[in-house]
Formats: sequence, structure tokens, C-alpha cells
Amino acid sequence: MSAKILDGKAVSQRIKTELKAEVEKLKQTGIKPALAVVIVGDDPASKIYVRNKKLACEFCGIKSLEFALPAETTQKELLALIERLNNDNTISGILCQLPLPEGLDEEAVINAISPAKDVDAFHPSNVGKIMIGNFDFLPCTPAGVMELIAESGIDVSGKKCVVVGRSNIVGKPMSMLLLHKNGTVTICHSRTKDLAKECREADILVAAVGVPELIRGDCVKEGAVVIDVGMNRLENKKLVGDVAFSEAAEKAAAITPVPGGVGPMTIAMLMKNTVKAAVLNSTGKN
Ligand SMILES: Nc1nc2c(c(=O)[nH]1)N[C@@H](CN(C=O)c1ccc(C(=O)N[C@@H](CCC(=O)O)C(=O)O)cc1)CN2
Repeated sequence: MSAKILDGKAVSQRIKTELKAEVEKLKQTGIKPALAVVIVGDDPASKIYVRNKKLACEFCGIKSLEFALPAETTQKELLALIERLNNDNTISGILCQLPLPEGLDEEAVINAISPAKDVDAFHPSNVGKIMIGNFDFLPCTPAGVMELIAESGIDVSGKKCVVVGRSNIVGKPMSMLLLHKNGTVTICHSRTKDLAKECREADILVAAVGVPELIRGDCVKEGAVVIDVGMNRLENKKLVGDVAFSEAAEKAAAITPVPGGVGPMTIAMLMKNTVKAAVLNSTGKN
């Protein structure tokens, strides 16, 4: 089987182009989307992601404000900044780039962001809304995956979906979104007894564990849709996913590459959430 490549770069570009037109129209009504991005410390990967978010904002006509803080920033200082951004009516969305340097409490920072401006959808109130299926924002990576699955023409309903990984940011919300589309969802993790066997059952297999090329060809059912959320930088600087791409592509009907798959979709979904936040906050719906 030769797999269809799910081109996240192309799909994200299309979504951003649509958003650009929407933002232009919104501006005529006085709504000006603006995203505040907080980054603490010097993590090189985080700096790249923040730069790419800024570029995406520029493309879409969204104002972006970057708050780059030193690694020595205290919890109190970080929370004070979040509070200031929460109270700034010109800012539609706020995100704090993760991971935070050691010593800072990620959970407390996530909890401090106003749910109405929480464009990452990490705040417990937004997480709860996702559980019940009545949400304003979806977390960007799982939302991007759902767009790519739809793009591949796959109807999730009744399909066996296996999500490998149970993080709060990807694995858990991903499972919930697949469930909302009537998939039959299994979540696998480090204690799963026979991971390969579970994966081979999947019509839709989502890998989000952060282990380079953990999912080999023998984990993939013939004709499956394989989504690779992993982004692992090897010592030789090569970027690989959680899936051994060429082995899996021999079996899959459709597969996302790394880079160029889920990553760019994450940023497109962030733009979508920021525009939505601007609209909701302007109508006082939030
Ligand atoms: N506050 C948040 N922090 C983090 C998130 C998040 O959604 N919110 N997700 C990841 C990082 N991330 C976005 O922030 C992200 C990672 C990767 C990409 C991407 O486009 N990757 C490219 C490759 C880039 C490279 O060469 O390194 C690709 O896959 O093609 C976008 C966003 C953790 N932190």
C-alpha cells in the first residue's frame, strides 16, 4: 500500500488564508484580534515555536505581543504578568509557552490565565467543557489532528481509534475529541501490556508519547490512518516523530509526516482560537 501523505503544511496554509480574510472583515467592525505570548527562559525549541506563532499572527493580520522573561523569573512575577494581561481589554488571547523552566509551577500558571483568553484550552474550566462537548476553545494540537483526519476523508464514527500517550495537553483531549466523533477509543500508555497488539487493532492510530520512532511497521494495521504527534530532535539534529515513517507508510492508507504534519496545524489552530476569543470577548459572551 502506498500511503496518502496528510500535508499539514498545506492544510494549515489554507486555514490561515481563510482566517486572514476573516480578520480583515472583523477589523472593519472594530474587532482587533491580539495574541499575547509569554515565554520564560532560553529553550531553543520553544523560541522557534514562539517565532513561528508570531509569523503566523503577522500573516493572519493578528497583533502579537511577545513577553520574553528570563529563566530566573519568579512564580510571583510570572503570575503578576498573567494578571496584567487578563485585565488588558486590548488582548484577546494569552498563552504561556511550555515547558516552563524548572522551579515554575506550570499548573498554577495555566490556572491563572482567564478561561476566556485561554487560547491553548489548557485551563481546567476549558478542559471540563471539552469533556461535556460544549466548548469555546479546543487545544491546538488535538484540534489540528481532527482537521487532518477530516481532510483525509475519514469518518471517525464507529472506527477503532488508538491514542498512544495520555498527556493533559494531547493524549487525553485527543481521545475525547475522537469520542465526540463517535470513535471507539483506546488510550495506551507506559503500563499498557502489549502496545503493538493494541496499535494493530487501530483504524486510526495517534502517536503522542515523545519516544522517537516507537511505533514500528508491525504496529500498524493495513489501511490504517496514522497520525504522528511526536517531535523528537535526535543528537544528529534530525527531527523524527513517534512513528517509524517509512515502515508505517508501507501499511497505512494515510499518514502524517514529521516535520510538516501535525506541527503546522497546531499553529493554525492557535490562530483560529485567537480569532474566536476576539469575537467572544467583544460580544461579552465570555
Ligand atoms: N503553550 C503551549 N506550549 C506548547 C504547545 C502548545 O500547544 N501550547 N505545543 C508544543 C510546541 N508547539 C507549540 O507551542 C509546536 C511544536 C511544533 C510545531 C511545528 O510546527 N513543528 C514543525 C517543525 C519545527 C522544527 O523544525 O522544529 C513541524 O512539525 O513541521 C508547532 C508548534 C509544546 N509546547
